[in-house]
This record gives sequence, structure tokens and C-alpha cells, in this order.
Amino acid sequence: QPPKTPSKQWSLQDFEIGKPLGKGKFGRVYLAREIKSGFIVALKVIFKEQIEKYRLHHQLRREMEIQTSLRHPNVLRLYGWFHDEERIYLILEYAHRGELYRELRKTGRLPEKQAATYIASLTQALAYCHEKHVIHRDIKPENLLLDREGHLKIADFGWSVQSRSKRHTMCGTLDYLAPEMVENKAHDYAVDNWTLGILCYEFLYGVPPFEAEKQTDTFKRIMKVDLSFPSTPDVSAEAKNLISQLLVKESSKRLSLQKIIEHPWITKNVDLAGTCSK
Ligand SMILES: COCCOc1ccc2cc1OCC(=O)N(C)CCCNCc1c[nH]c3ncnc(c13)N2
Repeated sequence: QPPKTPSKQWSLQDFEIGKPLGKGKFGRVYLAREIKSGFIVALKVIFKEQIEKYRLHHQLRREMEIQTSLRHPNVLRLYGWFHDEERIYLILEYAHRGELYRELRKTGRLPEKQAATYIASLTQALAYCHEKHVIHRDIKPENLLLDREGHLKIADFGWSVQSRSKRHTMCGTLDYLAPEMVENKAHDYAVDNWTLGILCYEFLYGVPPFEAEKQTDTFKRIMKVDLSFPSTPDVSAEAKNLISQLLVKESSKRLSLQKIIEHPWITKNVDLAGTCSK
């Protein structure tokens, strides 16, 4: 049995740092090149004191274990990580065309084919993640990136959870679980389906459906599912139909990921083979 070669210990000396790619909550992302191979990566630098201050150590560790284990053309790869005295460095796949929402801001809104292609890619990525018991829970335009060919990549699994549900630890009996506990378990998976509805609306109208001046009003609109479709831009009935089947309060009644892929708006607008190409 050959000894398991430990994965290479990386350090900052292995990289040449390039232009900053953006600033997130806990750190900045830089373009970088691994010197020996010339391989281009994105390097996310996170300050340990920030992580300690918000006690996010376990969450970050879980996020890194999750993202390292995920292999999907629409999920940004995490190749590895290393740290020094004050910082943690994530070695990530580089998405050449950056954040999707920059493209959305530039054009105001997306043509239906483009929006449907992004929704199909996201749905396939989420179906893959859910199969691995990973729930993203924080999908928003700034965490959606585009590679050189314009393929969508989900980044920042910062708030994802490995939904190892309590049931398994209680050897299958539900007797002891409160209804809201059981409900929450099921409910968690469906948060990502709801978000797909929000993103679909925002791709087509340029603004999220429940936007309001004050946060409290947005909260009220979400809880009421106060959904309306402006008369312009003229969006197809199929698109509105898909959005209306995702923005449903009762989480178990939202369209499943499989049904999204089979929805007429998707099958009509997307060449599905194209979405899951590398
Ligand atoms: C705990 O962290 C987990 C990993 O989170 C990330 C990995 C990679 C990221 C961004 C990530 O989190 C969000 C974030 O930091 N921002 C919103 C600011 C930077 C935006 N990206 C800009 C960007 C442009 N080309 C890229 N190619 C690869 N990755 C990128 C970017 N960003």
C-alpha cells in the first residue's frame, strides 16, 4: 500500500499576485499565478482576526471541506488552501469574466435565452450540490461568476451547510423530532429553489421581485409573496409561469430542480448540452 502522498503544502512564495478582483465581507480576491506551472488562479485572502471576531472558524472550515469536495462545471473549484500568521489563503479557479451581476447592471436585464441558460446551469449545479447534501442558501448575483466562455460558476459557499439531518443520528426515528425541526430539514433544501425564482425575475426585469425602500417592507412583501409582473419589459408567459411556481410560500410546493429543467421555458430556450460543458 503506497504511502498517501500528502497534498502539497502551498505558501505565498509559490505565487505571483496580480490585480485585485474584488472585495468581499471577509477578504479580498486577487488574480494570481502559480510560479512553477504558470497556472492562473484566484487567491482569496481572509484575515484570521475577522474570522475569530465573528467566530466563523468552523463555518469556514466546513465551507472549505465542502467546496474542495465539489466537482461540477458550474461550481467554482477550490483547489486548496494555506495560511500564515494572520491570513488564510484560498486557491480558487479563476473566473475570467468576473461577477454576473456586473453584466446584469451593464445591460439592465438579460435576453430570455441568456437568463434561461443561467437558470439551467444554476439548477444543474444545485441538483449536484443537493445530491451531496450541500445546501448553498446564499445564492446572489455577486456570488455568481462567469468564466472566459461565459459559463456560470457559483462561488462562496460561505453559508452552505452539510445537511446531515438529525434523523440519521437518531437512527431513523422521527418520533423525537419536533414538527418544525422536521419541517426545517425539508424546508432548507427548498430555499435554493426560491432563490432561483428571485434570480430568474431579476435576470428578466433587472430588479429583484420584492425590492422596496425599507428592509421591513421587503420583508413584508416576501412574507406575502407580493409578486407582480410589470407590463414592460414584455416577458414571455412561460417565464412568468416558472417564476410563479418557484416563488411559493409553502416550500414543499415549489417546483423541484428536476421539474425546472423540464419546464417549457427552459427546454425552449436552452441547449442543455451547452450548459454542462466544461
Ligand atoms: C469564504 O470565501 C469562499 C470563497 O468565496 C469566493 C471565491 C471566489 C470569489 C469570490 C468569493 O466570495 C465572494 C467575494 O469574496 N466577493 C463578492 C468579492 C470578490 C468577487 N469575486 C471576483 C472574481 C472575479 N473573478 C473571479 N474568479 C474567481 N473567484 C472570484 C472572482 N471571486
